Formats: sequence, structure tokens, C-alpha cells
Amino acid sequence: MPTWWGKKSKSKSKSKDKDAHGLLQFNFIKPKPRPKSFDDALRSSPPDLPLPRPSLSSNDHTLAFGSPSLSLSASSASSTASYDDPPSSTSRAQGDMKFAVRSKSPGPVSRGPTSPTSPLHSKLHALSLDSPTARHEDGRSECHPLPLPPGSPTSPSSSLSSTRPNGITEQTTTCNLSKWKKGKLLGRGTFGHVYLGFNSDSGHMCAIKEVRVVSDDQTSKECLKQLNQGEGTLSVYLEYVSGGSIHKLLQEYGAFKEPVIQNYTRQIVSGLSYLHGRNTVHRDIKGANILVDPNGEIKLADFGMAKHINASASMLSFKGSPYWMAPEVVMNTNGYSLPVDIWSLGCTILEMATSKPPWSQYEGVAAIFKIGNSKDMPEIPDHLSSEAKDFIQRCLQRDPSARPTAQQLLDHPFIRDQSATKATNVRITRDAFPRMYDGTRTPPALDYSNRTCITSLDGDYATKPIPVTSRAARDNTRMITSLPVSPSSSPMRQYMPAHKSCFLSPPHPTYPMMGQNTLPSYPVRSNGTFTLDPFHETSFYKAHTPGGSPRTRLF
Ligand SMILES: Nc1ncnc2c1ncn2[C@@H]1O[C@H](COP(=O)(O)OP(=O)(O)OP(=O)(O)O)[C@@H](O)[C@H]1O
Repeated sequence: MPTWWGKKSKSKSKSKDKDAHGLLQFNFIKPKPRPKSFDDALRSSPPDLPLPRPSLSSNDHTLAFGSPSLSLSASSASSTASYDDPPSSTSRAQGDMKFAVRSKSPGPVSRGPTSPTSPLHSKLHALSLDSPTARHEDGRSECHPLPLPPGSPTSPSSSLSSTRPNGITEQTTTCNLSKWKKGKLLGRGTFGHVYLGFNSDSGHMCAIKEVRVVSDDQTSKECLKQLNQGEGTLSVYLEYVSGGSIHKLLQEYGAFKEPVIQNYTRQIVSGLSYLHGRNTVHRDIKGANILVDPNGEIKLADFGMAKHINASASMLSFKGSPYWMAPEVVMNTNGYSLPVDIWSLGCTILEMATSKPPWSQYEGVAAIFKIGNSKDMPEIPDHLSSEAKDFIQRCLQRDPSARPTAQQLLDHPFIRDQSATKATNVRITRDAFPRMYDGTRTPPALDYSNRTCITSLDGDYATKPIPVTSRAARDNTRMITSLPVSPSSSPMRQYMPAHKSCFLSPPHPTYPMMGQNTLPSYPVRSNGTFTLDPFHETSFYKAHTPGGSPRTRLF
């Protein structure tokens, strides 16, 4: 095996450790001496290094691996899966990753808005990449043998455990015990709101992501029926990560210092290395989709756009969040693959360093033009170290094949010497975000019905308050950040020849073209006032390929 960057000669044994949270962790094996420089290393042929093998946490909702550990938070993959790239059966079969989605059932009696149906409700259905339709052997079909929401009771009377051949322990609930109440608003995303969930039986918390669902065709209605959905909402129960997202921390604390960036980058890259090692591309890496827990552990979230790709295939669909989107996605001509996450990683590091993504001075579509059509490189702040600058530059290579892989990046000088212990993670996060620990961090839930002003994106997006006319008007004018659309809906479409495999759909209605000056509207509370967060709010996407194609079924 060729040598691989081995300045640090300490070889870690592949060991299993159980951390305080019941997450099993495995360390990387890194024998081998290292070449002199990162470039020497890149020139060596990448070895087929053993990937860290994650294992499921006790609540079965996170995967943790590597050191520092990185978890893949249970996500809305099933509910927001790519419309034109359905999740592959391979990833389902492998069982390496599991995205458990517990959907809300109105049940026989509606519980009202502050008391969502318990995830253990007898009519709940859970979607999983492993076993979306399993039933109990005794014929009880109303319960689902999938992991409980985080913190659910697991007493013998309430659950049955079984260990599958791949080592994943599954829990089967008897579906009648717990009560999850919807609490304060944690945040808003493209498809809905995320609330704190509290289990009054156990005292446990989870995050409840309420996804709005449009079912305007028969297939959609059938889908919803099968999910036992009502009221146009799908509830996804997720592990609650109390630190919130990197995006929120940036809003609250401003740009991160380099040691924090280094520590978080190392963990993100570790997660990408795991995902990419399994040919899975996340496609929406950005601060808002990366959660930080109070122990400084990073969790990748929101796999709604993740996609397993075949060795031979690349993707053509236009997905992602514009400011973090790789040029090849924007141009949408030759397809794209795993390196799109590396580009987005570079953008996310810039976001951490400046609290804004690259090209944030441009409106959404103008930024897309900048990414796709120019040869410009985003500005890299001067105050960063030369290693950090080099790391970012390598991620932001316009030619995807020139970008290092996640596995290679783990040995980049910017992050390779990062102390990889839990103590370091805790210390760095505690020092950087003290209020995460003193109980004052979480701002009060925003009352969107009463907000009085938002700020305009044109010009100085952060400072210009403008009146809000009505919720309807506001909802019609949101900007896109996460955007699953068909290839032919790319805003670049009219400027380039249509790709053969494009669906002929009309331009996406939620994409304001340049000059339209629409108003993105994500007011966030900052120092007691609402300010615009132009990088977050998105239009509620309703796909519209002709004829109500199956891929336009939901959302
Ligand atoms: N599991 C969680 N624990 C704690 N907070 C969460 C959790 N999931 C989401 N949040 C908070 O809610 C916000 C909205 O999350 P959501 O996943 O709906 O959208 P997003 O990822 O921010 O944006 P998009 O949908 O465009 O990708 C996040 O930015 C985060 O602050």
C-alpha cells in the first residue's frame, strides 16, 4: 500500500469505545509514514483505507465514528428524498445508514396543535431505508419495528429488541406509552418548522420537524394515505441537538475563530469521508445542516437530498443551496458526483470564517451566475492561516476532479493534527459558545404571525427594514436555499443548450430571475431586532413537471 500522509506516526488501533452517550466509536487506522507535503500525498495513488465503521447509538438515530466522532443525525431523507433521484435500493439494502422517520398520524382523535401525535401512536408508520414496511410476526401491523424517537422509553414492556445480522439493534415498540408534546420553535427550514419535542412520560426531548405536504394529485394522496397523514403535515422525529446548527451559532456569536473552524472541519470531513466511502453524496452541506451538540460533536443533518450513486453514474439534477452549490451543479451539463460536497465544504468553511457564504453580496440567481459562469474565486479572509487558505482553495477548485477527496483532506495540514479527543471538542465549543451551557442560549420562539418587519436583500441585506404586507405575500417571495428541481429548471437553463435527459418543465416559479428584486424573508432575532437571514429561507417547493410525474408527488 502506498504511503499516505504520515507526519504523525502514531498509529491508532481500530478500537471500539463507547462514549458517555452510548455511541460506539471506532478510531481510524493510520499506519504508514507520510509524504513531505500535501501535494506529494495527492500525487500518490489514494489507498483503499479502511473506513471508520460507525455503529448506531443506543437510540438508534445517530451514527458515530472516527475520533473526533461525527454523527449522522436521523433525517428527513425519506420525506424529502430527491424527486428525480429516488434513494437507491443499494443503500437501503446495506443497512449502513438508517434514517428513521416517524410520521404523524392524526389518529382517531386529533390532539391539537400543541400535542402532536406521539411517535408511538398505534397508527404510526415509520419510514426507513432498511425496512419501510415491516410488520410484527404476530400480525400486529399497526406498530413498526423501527427505532424509537430519541429518548423513547425502552423498558421490556414497551419494546422488543432484536439484533440484525449487521449488528444494528432494532427496537419494536408496543406503541402506546409515550406522549410527545410540541414545544418551542427551534428553527425553520425549506419544508417546514422544527420544534422541540418533550416526552412527558420519560422527560426526554427530541426535535420534531414538521414538513408541509402538498398532495394535489392522486399519487400524492395515496402516499399520504399510506403514511397515515393528515392536515397536510408530516412530522419527523429527530434526535434533539441542543447546540443548534452552525448557521444559528454564526447568527448568535458571529464568525468562528480558527481553532473552532479547524475542529468542526475535521469532524465534517470525517463524516464526508464516511459517506463518500459509501458512494453517498449529501448534496446540501452548509452551516444550517450541520448541528453541534454541547459536547462539541458535529452532526450532519438533513439528508433530504442525499443520494447514493452508482460507480458509473453521475447526477444531473439541480439540487442544493445556491450559495454553497458547486459550479458543475449550476452548469448542469456533464453531471456531478461526490466532489460537490467538497466544494460545499469549502463554502461552509468560508461561512464559518465570515458568517456568510461566498458570494453573499449577490442575490441568489446572480450568485448562481457567479458560481457557474465566472472564473472568480470567492474571497478568502486574510486573517486565516496559510493552511486554512490552502485547504479552502483546494476545496473550491472549479474542476471537480482537481478537488481532493474527503479521505485525502483528512490528512491536510489544516486538520490532520487536530487533537481528536472528546475533551478537545468540549473545550473548544465551550470556550467559543459559552451560552450554550448556561441556559440562556436558546432565543424565545419567534412568533411569525406578529412580526412586523423584514429586511431587503437588495443592497445591504442585513440592515434595511421593510414592512411586511401579509403572510401570503411573504410566502410567495421567499428565496430558495435548498432547491430540488428538475435539471431543466436550472436558472442557467436558458443560457445553455438543454441536456438530453432534461425534463421539459417550465422555469421554476420560485426562482426570481435577475432584476425581479423579490424579497427573501427570514427574519431572525438578533440583539432584539429582526434581521434578514438571506441564506436560509427558501420557498416551499412544489415540483411541477408536466403531467404530475411520480417525482413530483410530494412537496
Ligand atoms: N435535530 C435538531 N436539533 C436541534 N435543532 C434542529 C434540529 N434539526 C433542525 N434544527 C434547527 O432547525 C433549523 C431548521 O432545520 P431544517 O432541517 O428544517 O432546515 P435547514 O436545514 O436549516 O434548511 P433547509 O431545509 O433549507 O436545508 C436548523 O437550522 C436548526 O437550527
